[in-house]
Amino acid sequence: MHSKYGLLVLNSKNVQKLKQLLTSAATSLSSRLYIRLNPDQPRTDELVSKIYLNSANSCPKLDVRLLVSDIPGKIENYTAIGEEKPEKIEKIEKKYKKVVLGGTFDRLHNGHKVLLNKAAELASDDIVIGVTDKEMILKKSLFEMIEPVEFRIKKVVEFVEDISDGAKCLAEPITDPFGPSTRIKDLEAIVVSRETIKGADAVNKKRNEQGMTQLDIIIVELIEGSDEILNETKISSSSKRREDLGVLLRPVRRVPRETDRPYIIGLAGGIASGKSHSGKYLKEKHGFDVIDCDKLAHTCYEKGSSLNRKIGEHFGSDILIDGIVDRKKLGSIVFSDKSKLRELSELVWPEVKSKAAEIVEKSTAKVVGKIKKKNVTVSDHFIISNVKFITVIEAAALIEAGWHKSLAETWTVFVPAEEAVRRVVERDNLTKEQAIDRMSSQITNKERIDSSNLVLCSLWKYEETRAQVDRAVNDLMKRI
Ligand SMILES: CC(C)(COP(=O)(O)OP(=O)(O)OC[C@H]1O[C@@H](n2cnc3c(N)ncnc32)[C@H](O)[C@@H]1O)[C@@H](O)C(=O)NCCC(=O)NCCS
Ligand SMILES: Nc1ncnc2c1ncn2[C@@H]1O[C@H](COP(=O)(O)OP(=O)(O)OP(=O)(O)O)[C@@H](O)[C@H]1O
Repeated sequence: MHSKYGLLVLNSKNVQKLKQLLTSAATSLSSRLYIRLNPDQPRTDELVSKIYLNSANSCPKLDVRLLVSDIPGKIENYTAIGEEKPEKIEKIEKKYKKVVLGGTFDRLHNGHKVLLNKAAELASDDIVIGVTDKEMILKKSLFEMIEPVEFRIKKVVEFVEDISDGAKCLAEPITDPFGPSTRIKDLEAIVVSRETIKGADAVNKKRNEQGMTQLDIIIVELIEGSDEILNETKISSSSKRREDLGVLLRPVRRVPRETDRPYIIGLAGGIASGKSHSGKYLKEKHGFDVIDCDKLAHTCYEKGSSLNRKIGEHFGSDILIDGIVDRKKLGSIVFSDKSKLRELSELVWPEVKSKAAEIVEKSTAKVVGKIKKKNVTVSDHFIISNVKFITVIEAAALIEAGWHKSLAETWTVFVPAEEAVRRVVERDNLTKEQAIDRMSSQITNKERIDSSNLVLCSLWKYEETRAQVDRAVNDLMKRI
């Protein structure tokens, strides 16, 4: 049985076996490993870096926390990792009262922890932290997946106060590179890594201009990591976000479903995001039923359909040629006016939705028929010859239309807006301005992602998109 928490006490002897001890922690713990140094083991910067680097490799799933203080009293049940027992330690002499640092701290990782550990080691009273938000995060890769700022602040404060011995952690959102560092006069030092020294210099320059004291600049080394796709050589939040593609990010909804109904997944995505590619792959490789709502919408415009009539009534009869909607003319009206697009959507979505429901009904009836013929029982998740019956509703505007609210789960495919514009220009022969117009008539990637359970990104090679889909399907099969 795994215990949640563990404690590893390091001294000058067992520190040689650090990797082995961390590997053993990985097999016996499920959540968090506290590490505490005994008095005969000095706390050097090299050791702190080594602990976090080795943890990232040997026990990547554990939240490793090197303590500056003694073991947090609030946690009672630890599993001891290794043989060493904690010996009494003297309180560390703190060099400063107030220390500042900044960062985005998305998916708090071991590189961040080195920086936070340093601040906790140096400050006796306040550890002031600026956590980037809004325009500060927009240029980061996969920024749409960055955790909400309130969540990042909560995580950072919880971590710092857990490892420190009494210092307060005061964190706030920042929308420029200075934040509280140029507002609070009696700060004494700033902690940065090798890559953010320039930021600390800029802080000191501004403090100087404002007649404030200069901050000591404390530098920590970067913790290495490797990500060939993003070309990263350090542990980074961008890589963590990339690793989260194809992984369930939010719990799925419990939708009441009869045993002979398929499990339905919504597949959303903006223009040229790679939806159809992923839909096709889900169908061909994984055998899912995929309903392409874009194609369905086209069939709603067939001669004699009720949609032609409704659009004619709403937008005026000169939008019709021989009773059929002139889609080019309609496009020129709705793509330059968001409220007109919304009005059109209100007419089209119910039609598409009922056609999609009809298809689900028909294919369900077909599968049930097959099952009955073979005299096989219908199992909980509608498994036919070991294939789970899953239907994907692929629709660009799935979330705008609110359909995701009635589905068990929604997946979103996205590419950064600039790449989508580039693809539309290339594929649809539109000008850049027209492509931007089409894009801005839809909700943003961020809005879509915030309403989804799982995210796919088609920015890199096709194999990479497919690997994300495979990961998503593997987990789905275990989950349902
Ligand atoms: C503008 C800032 C705050 C933006 O932070 P950034 O987006 O880079 O944050 P991120 O979450 O990626 O990293 C936070 C900090 O951890 C460091 N870090 C990130 N990865 C690693 C790693 N693998 N190893 C060691 N340190 C790491 C970063 O260098 C940074 O110092 C920052 O880069 C900066 O310039 N800092 C110096 C000035 C400052 O602190 N300003 C705000 C004061 S309130
Ligand atoms: N790695 C990739 N994965 C998926 N599509 C990619 C990738 N790289 C480039 N593309 C291209 O992106 C374009 C859009 O893909 P696709 O047609 O699947 O998107 P879509 O979201 O269905 O678009 P729309 O809704 O606008 O029809 C295609 O031209 C496709 O070739």
